[in-house]
Amino acid sequence: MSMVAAFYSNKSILITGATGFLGKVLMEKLFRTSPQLKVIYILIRPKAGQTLQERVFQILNSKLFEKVKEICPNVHEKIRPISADLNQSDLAISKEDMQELLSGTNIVFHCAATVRFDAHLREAVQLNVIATQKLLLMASQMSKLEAFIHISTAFSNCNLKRIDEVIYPCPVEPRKIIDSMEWLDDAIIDEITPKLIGDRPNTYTYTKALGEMVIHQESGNLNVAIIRPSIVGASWQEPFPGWIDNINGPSGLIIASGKGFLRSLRATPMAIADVIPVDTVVNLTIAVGWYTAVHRPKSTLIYHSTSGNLNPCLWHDMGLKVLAAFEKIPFERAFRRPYVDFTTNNFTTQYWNAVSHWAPAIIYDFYLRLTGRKPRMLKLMNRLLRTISMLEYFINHSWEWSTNNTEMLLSELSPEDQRVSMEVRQPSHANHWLEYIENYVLGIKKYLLKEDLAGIPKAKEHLRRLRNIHYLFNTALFLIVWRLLIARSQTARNVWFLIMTCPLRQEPKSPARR
Ligand SMILES: CCCCCCCCCCCCCCCCCCCCCCCCCC(=O)SCCNC(=O)CCNC(=O)[C@H](O)C(C)(C)COP(=O)(O)OP(=O)(O)OC[C@H]1O[C@@H](n2cnc3c(N)ncnc32)[C@H](O)[C@@H]1OP(=O)(O)O
Ligand SMILES: NC(=O)C1=CN([C@@H]2O[C@H](COP(=O)(O)OP(=O)(O)OC[C@H]3O[C@@H](n4cnc5c(N)ncnc54)[C@H](OP(=O)(O)O)[C@@H]3O)[C@@H](O)[C@H]2O)C=CC1
Repeated sequence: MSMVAAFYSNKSILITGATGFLGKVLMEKLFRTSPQLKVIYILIRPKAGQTLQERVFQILNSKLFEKVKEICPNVHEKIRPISADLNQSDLAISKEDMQELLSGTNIVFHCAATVRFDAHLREAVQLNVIATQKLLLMASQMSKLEAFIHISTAFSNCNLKRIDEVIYPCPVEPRKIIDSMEWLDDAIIDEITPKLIGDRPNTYTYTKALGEMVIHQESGNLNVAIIRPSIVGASWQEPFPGWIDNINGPSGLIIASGKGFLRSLRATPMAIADVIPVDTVVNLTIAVGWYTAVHRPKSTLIYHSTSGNLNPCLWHDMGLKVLAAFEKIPFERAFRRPYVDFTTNNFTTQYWNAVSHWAPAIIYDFYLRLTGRKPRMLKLMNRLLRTISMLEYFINHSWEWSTNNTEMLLSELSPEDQRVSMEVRQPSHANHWLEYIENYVLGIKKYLLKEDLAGIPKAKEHLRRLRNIHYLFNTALFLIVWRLLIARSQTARNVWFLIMTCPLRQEPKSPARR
């Protein structure tokens, strides 16, 4: 067992956000590599009519946990779900549970957050700032606590171009924002939100920055570290390549382009696509937990988990790789053939939206109406365009993140731990991006769209049919326009005559004529 894995044996760990994308992969890796850990407490709320137990059962029965169940057959006994709601001011944890958490917890991983870009400021502050503050307070009463690891985002300071592993001051103190949320009504909050977030694109990045500030100001004597991942994508290697289970970040747009809905995207082709595999982030998080508890750094260390600094992949290259992957792994029942153009200004964006998004949607809805069905494509297209407008900021800017602390940590690891951490950094090397993207697309097909791989030949056949329809449509359109032109314009008639007589002029060369 590696040094880091051994550290977690017999530990009691508290994870918030364990039902989320990152939290689940973190929990899986901890159980798989440190099966002797004592217990993982997870703060979890009942949701969508499911009890806590049902939610845990669903996680353990997912494909993600297959390996864990072999290595640690009693894994279900080692998960202790604690009913909690981070939206409530007291976190809604019962007295008994609180007592258990305070007396038993050794390490806290705080992953829970609202990651929605359109969250109302009050909601985002509640989850990303106030809940963090409450958890810190709770942590300060934990008698056996060794480390508190907070997951932030590399975009918390996306208003800067170069971002170091430091906490940047916020113009308005988090405490003032928290206080004002108590007495301001929603209408006033809506009004002041743009002023507060300033040159950040949304409430998410703003409140994640406030959350970091709260950690900085209120962690007292706690042993705290902050991890800032960039755009978290499907797994690179662990527990298997291509694991993904939500549509955040690039995944939703990959689906939309693979299904042929997304045909153009306002993006800066030469901007860096700073995607980082979820298992890379998790390996760093686990190593940071170990380092923070064992080495007890004097100040709060911040670790960037980014890929662009090692070997950047540009959005242009990432886009081409995604398209290449669709050739091998097409999605079923595509609306149109996958093809996406990057546009770079407002005019071309609006033009291609009209031609490639709205027009086909209107025509298809018309067809649905004609065949007695309910139109739905325009609605879907409008939602997609709204989503794109929220993500656009991140595909039109580049950032430079320093990674000194992350590099320092890697050098502190044993050779065995280093090998694990280095291996998962490989997609950052140019020739591995294609392999990563192919597995990502495959993962989306299998785990998100739940499509059967046996259906790939049929999907390819469907795309061939769409290509033929596309050629047929274009030819028909050309002939109609041309016919109309010929009827009205002498120049068009002359050009037509020239084209038609061209082969005749070459006739003397033909054997038949000689
Ligand atoms: C030159 C030629 C080259 C050739 C090129 C060829 C190119 C060819 C290939 C092209 C592909 C290449 C990839 C490029 C990717 C770039 C991505 C950059 C991402 C950057 C992320 C930055 C991460 C920052 C990191 C962090 O730190 S944070 C973690 C990330 N956080 C998020 O990513 C939350 C976002 N989301 C929301 O904020 C909410 O989703 C909300 C959007 C408000 C909607 O909200 P709403 O509409 O109310 O409701 P929903 O229920 O959410 O969704 C309602 C409906 O929208 C849909 N939908 C939700 N989402 C997404 C989504 N993503 N993408 C798509 N659809 C989505 C959902 O399918 C549902 O459709 P339906 O099922 O109803 O039909
Ligand atoms: N995904 C990404 O690209 C990136 C993510 N991050 C950060 O990583 C962390 C994890 O993100 P990710 O896993 O992608 O996000 P998810 O949206 O997948 O997960 C969010 C988690 O928070 C929990 N949560 C939300 N609201 C509450 C609440 N009121 N009470 C209790 N739990 C709640 C969710 O629980 P429930 O299932 O009940 O909703 C879920 O477990 C976040 O801090 C995010 O900021 C940073 C950079 C990029």
